[in-house]
Amino acid sequence: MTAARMKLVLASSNAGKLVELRDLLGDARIELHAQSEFGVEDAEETGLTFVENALLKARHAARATGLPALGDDSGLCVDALDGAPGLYSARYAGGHGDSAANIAKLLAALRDVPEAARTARFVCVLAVLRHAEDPQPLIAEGVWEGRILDAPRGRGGFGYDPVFFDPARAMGAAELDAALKHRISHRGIALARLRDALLAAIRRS
Ligand SMILES: O=P(O)(O)OP(=O)(O)OP(=O)(O)OC[C@H]1O[C@@H](n2cnc3c(O)ncnc32)[C@H](O)[C@@H]1O
Ligand SMILES: [Mg+2]
Repeated sequence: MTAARMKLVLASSNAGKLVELRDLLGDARIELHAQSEFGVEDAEETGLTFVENALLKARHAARATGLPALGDDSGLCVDALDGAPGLYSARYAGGHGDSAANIAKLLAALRDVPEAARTARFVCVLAVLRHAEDPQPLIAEGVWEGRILDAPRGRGGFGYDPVFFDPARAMGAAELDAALKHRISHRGIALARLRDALLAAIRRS
């Protein structure tokens, strides 16, 4: 008997997320497809929480494709900035998805903040909708605690990784081996929490 394979659409235009989530899923029963493969444009991120935006993204992609969809809404919350850039991490410097400008703005905002007060966390909410009207989405959150460096470090990862420091490993996020980042990151934790429910949903479908 061959196990059923499930097509899942990633409701994101972020190439870094696609690479990480494909790696993290690593399951022959799930084929993760970028929404761009189906010509799906970005959803409007009008929610006031990560959960709302993850659902908005997944619903938009599920509606456009007729397939189950996974939304990922994530961001970096910095204590000295009262949680900013937070929900608006991708748009922090105005344009969308310009990591260099976002990082420059963040470092400038924290210029006079000493190391001990540079605490921050990455947050990731993942939401799976089996179809656009699914009233019972699978939702999971992951958090990764760290601090903001005073200059970029390392070449791995994406987004804000070059300025995020993991005190538990005494390394920058962009210096970590990809497999290690996946194990400890906000996204890795969220996916681990979602995984069993996702596989159970496949078995039922
Ligand atoms: O909305 P989609 O299309 O999924 O792509 P996006 O890049 O706009 O994604 P978000 O709206 O969720 O914004 C997340 C922001 O947080 C950053 N981010 C999320 N996860 C990250 C990670 O693991 N490492 C570094 N930066 C991350 C990312 O670069 C964005 O600036
Ligand atoms: Mg976005």
